[in-house]
Amino acid sequence: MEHGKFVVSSMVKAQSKERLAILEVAHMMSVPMSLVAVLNMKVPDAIWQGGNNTPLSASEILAVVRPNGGGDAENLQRILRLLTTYDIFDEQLNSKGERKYSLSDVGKTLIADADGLSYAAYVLQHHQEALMRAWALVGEAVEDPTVEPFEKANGESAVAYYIKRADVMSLIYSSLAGMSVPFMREMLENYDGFQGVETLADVGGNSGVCLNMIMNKYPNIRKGINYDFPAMVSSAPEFPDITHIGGDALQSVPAGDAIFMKWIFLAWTDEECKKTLQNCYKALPVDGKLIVCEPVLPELTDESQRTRALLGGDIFIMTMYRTKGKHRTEEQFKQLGASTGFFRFRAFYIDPYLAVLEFQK
Ligand SMILES: C[S@@+](CC[C@H](N)C(=O)[O-])C[C@H]1O[C@@H](n2cnc3c(N)ncnc32)[C@H](O)[C@@H]1O
Repeated sequence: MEHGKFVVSSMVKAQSKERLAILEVAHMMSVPMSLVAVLNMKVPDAIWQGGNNTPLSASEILAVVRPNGGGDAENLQRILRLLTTYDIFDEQLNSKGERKYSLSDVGKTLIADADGLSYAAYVLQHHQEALMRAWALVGEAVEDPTVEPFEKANGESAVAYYIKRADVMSLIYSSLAGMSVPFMREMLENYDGFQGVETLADVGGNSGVCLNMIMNKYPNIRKGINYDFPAMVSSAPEFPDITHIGGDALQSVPAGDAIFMKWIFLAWTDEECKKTLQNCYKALPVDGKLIVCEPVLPELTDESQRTRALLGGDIFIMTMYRTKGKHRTEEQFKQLGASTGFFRFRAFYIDPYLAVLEFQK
């Protein structure tokens, strides 16, 4: 009898843990939408105040972001409490029950650095209205992968939608640079594969900001070619020794001693990856090197933050850009390279999100 009771109560405990886990997932949408709300209200900047990061109550934050009054402090506090559980804010609770919030180390990624860059634009870009319409249609990528959920929701592809809107394009530039620049700093500290290169082409280089960083670190690169769709390079900023060239990597890529491609294969099908790899092979000299930076999925599906971040990004790609574009494993990249003549392949895990993959002829 006692034994039976024990079995029943441990089963109930196990089930309540599972019910709690499913409730956390069911309420997950509250997290990114609350983050978007605080970013739109400029709450992180109000707390940061040039580096002070002094803990503030919700009403003190409102006094900064709404200097003419207004806003519901209790509701703001509810949002701050939730985001504290996801380590965006640190909370101090005093003996009178008052709560104050400062930015955690994760929250600090939302504050603009000396170059005006942060992850805030990345978060905001991912939750624009047009993208939110597409999220309701994720399952469509399974039912009918011929048209992207974004296109089903908005009547045109994400890129066609973006390039018509100057405000969206500027958010995209900030979002890409905000994500790319910290990675590039880390990569350039730890990877020396650009030594000896004189002409470097960045295929899918967008604004050219990554190529400019590489060339600042490696003066041996005397000529840089930033290659992207004409609409992307037409408003790109000028950088010393960098020529912007508009084109389509699926048709051809510019020649160089080495080619750099960051964060672009994920939007292509396997066939398109092969086509571009063949174009790179043709554009590179004997022993030429293609240096790729991409999210690389682990083989095993575990519950780590890294795997979750990578698989979350994979579903984003499937929903917004290409149903058959995808995040790939190291082995999948290696096979794609071998199928196009790049028999030498090395992977460097310098950063937890983007790996550096070297394909050599
Ligand atoms: C996610 S962004 C990455 C930009 C940049 N490499 C970085 O890491 O910040 C992908 C870029 O690839 C470009 N792109 C996509 N397909 C392309 C193609 N077929 N030819 C040239 N550029 C392309 C896009 O316009 C975009 O600028």
